[in-house]
Amino acid sequence: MNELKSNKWMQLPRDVLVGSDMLGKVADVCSDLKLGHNALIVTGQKTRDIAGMKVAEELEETGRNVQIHVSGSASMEEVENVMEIAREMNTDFLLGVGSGKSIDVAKLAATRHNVPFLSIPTAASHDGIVSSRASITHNGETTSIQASAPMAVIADTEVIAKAPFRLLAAGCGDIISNCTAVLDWELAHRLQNVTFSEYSAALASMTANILIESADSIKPELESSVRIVVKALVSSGVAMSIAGSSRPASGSEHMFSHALNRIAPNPALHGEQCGVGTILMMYLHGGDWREIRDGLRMIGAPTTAHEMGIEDKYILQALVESHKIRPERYTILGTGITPDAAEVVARTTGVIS
Ligand SMILES: NC(=O)C1=CN([C@@H]2O[C@H](COP(=O)(O)OP(=O)(O)OC[C@H]3O[C@@H](n4cnc5c(N)ncnc54)[C@H](OP(=O)(O)O)[C@@H]3O)[C@@H](O)[C@H]2O)C=CC1
Ligand SMILES: O=C(CO)COP(=O)(O)O
Ligand SMILES: [Zn+2]
Repeated sequence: MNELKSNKWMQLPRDVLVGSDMLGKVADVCSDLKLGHNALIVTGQKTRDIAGMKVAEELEETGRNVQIHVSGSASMEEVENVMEIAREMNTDFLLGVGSGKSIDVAKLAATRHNVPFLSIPTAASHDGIVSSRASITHNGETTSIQASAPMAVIADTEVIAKAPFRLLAAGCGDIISNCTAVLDWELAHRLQNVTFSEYSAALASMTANILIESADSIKPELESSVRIVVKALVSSGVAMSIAGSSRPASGSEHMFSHALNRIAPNPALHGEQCGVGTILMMYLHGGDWREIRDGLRMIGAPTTAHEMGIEDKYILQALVESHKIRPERYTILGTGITPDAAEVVARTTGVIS
């Protein structure tokens, strides 16, 4: 399916597998989806050994021709490299096995090469593992590009539970950010009559609220915790598919995170920054920002600049510049907040001290 069509069509994964030893089910999924002979795996340097090789072995056992490409970054050059390999081997489908970077590269290359794509995350660090968006860097700018949704998502909870807990906690931050994303979307609908989906917004909010209520169940190395987070990420991905945009899961808090990525010399993880952004933006919305902070704290996700390893001055600069990130997406930031106001929100919420 090409990009134009996927913008207008609601795309959802057909098979979603969440549980122990799911890497062993890859071949069954391929046969269920009637996928062809040639498979191209995009994986990362660490995740190649954690899951990439195992997936390749599973596919080779079915007699398939498999190639592995180890990708170092989510750049347009990498997408083009992967498309080149896909053309040369006449690949029938792609698999993104690993973290956000590998999944995004495989997702966009598959969309452009017009073949199916399977998402096999080794960490539950954000909802890109399920969604039809790909974040790709080109000429120093990272943009979120519409792509095809994965045909299947295979989340092996045993593998994900062994990933650094920081990644799972970041995934929780990305889910909790639906709280302010939906408030921003409602505001834009009221003020600018932007297209709004009640179903998508309700699903996104409910997903975030359930996660906040389950915050005390999210613990390191527990497959039960991984299941809760992966299911919530799937729900967020479905909400975005219903909306046909990232609106239900990306508002002012994501603009803050995108601004930090541009400004801070050493940004934190996407979900960590979005979680802290949610505290700040909930304050601006006049909502219960303490509930957001306490939920993140209970999970073990960062709630301050210090915990993210980011200097206070970058938080303030990002707050003042966030509204420029995506000017067409109206949020509580409106035409921007002043440096004084940024200082008040960041200090009052304890994000900076
Ligand atoms: N498509 C979308 O909608 C979205 C996309 N993104 C994008 O995703 C990327 C961020 O993804 P994120 O996953 O947070 O971070 P990264 O892709 O940067 O991955 C973080 C690190 O974790 C490692 N890792 C992954 N799984 C394991 C594991 N099981 N054990 C040990 N290490 C592991 C990775 O290894 P390795 O080196 O092998 O990859 C990598 O070094 C960014 O490029 C961002 O722009 C973010 C949000 C939404
Ligand atoms: O990260 C996302 C949703 O959680 C995707 O949103 P963006 O459209 O801001 O990249
Ligand atoms: Zn996100």
